[in-house]
Amino acid sequence: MTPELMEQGSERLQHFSGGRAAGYGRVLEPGALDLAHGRILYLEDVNRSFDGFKAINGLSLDIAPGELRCIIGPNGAGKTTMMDIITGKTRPDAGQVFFGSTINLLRHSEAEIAQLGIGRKFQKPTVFEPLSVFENLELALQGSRSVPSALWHKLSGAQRTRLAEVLELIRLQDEWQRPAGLLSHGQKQWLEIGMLLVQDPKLLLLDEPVAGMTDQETERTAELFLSLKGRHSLMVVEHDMSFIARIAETVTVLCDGAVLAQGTLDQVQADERVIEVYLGR
Ligand SMILES: Nc1ncnc2c1ncn2[C@@H]1O[C@H](COP(=O)(O)OP(=O)(O)OP(=O)(O)O)[C@@H](O)[C@H]1O
Repeated sequence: MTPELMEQGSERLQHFSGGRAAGYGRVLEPGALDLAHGRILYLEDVNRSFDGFKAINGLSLDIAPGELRCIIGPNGAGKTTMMDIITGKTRPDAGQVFFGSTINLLRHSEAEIAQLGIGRKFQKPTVFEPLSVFENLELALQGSRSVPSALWHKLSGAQRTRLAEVLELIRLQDEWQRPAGLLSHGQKQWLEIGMLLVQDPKLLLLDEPVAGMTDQETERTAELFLSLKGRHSLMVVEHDMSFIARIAETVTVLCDGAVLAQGTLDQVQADERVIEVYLGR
């Protein structure tokens, strides 16, 4: 990394973390995330082909700690493939993918990447429908796949506090005893986000989180995401432009597997190339 990039990163870190300056000389705990360069996620010149078709084609992108980044782009632009690469589900043919400045994600398995603090929410909610809201959160907290063992496990005071905090954040505190199967579509989506939040991920990847939601649920989701940024970094892929307008700071437009444009929503909406390929005339 060049001195200019380090300086730029330090400024971004201060911006997104409310004034905390980067310290180049400090000692990191083993396994801790190094954010001194102001980047929690860093992709450089990433490529991935499927049967000769370049789904990701020279993709470079970075996200600052605490940032809420919106990703838009036409169908087939490579948004899902990019998330698959970040989370270790798909391996790139070439390029670099770093979490902080020292963790090379390409050396880690999908399970390890989740453990490192990258949580992903797929479009379709996958909550355990017969279990209550609370039990779903409890399961996620234990990180257990075995329902009986997780439910018999006694929660610590700190764990109970975290569950209560998350229930309030996702606005399901009055529904905690309800079977998840009886929740509305929007509430199921929030529960699934809550199941990620109990593990306190550093980076959250959210794929079309408001698809199928009512206007009121969409607004509540915008409030939720705005309240999460700062403590977490978020990467949100969405086609709903009014939702993007509600939450956006920086918007990245992907097309043909690479970044076509990046800037404020106004900037990208005024970009002729973006209008051509995505927003329409
Ligand atoms: N496993 C795969 N095998 C073959 N082609 C694939 C595979 N995964 C993705 N592709 C192709 O790569 C391109 C990018 O797909 P991707 O799903 O990443 O786009 P996207 O931007 O997420 O689109 P959408 O907005 O429709 O979800 C598409 O042309 C898709 O058909």
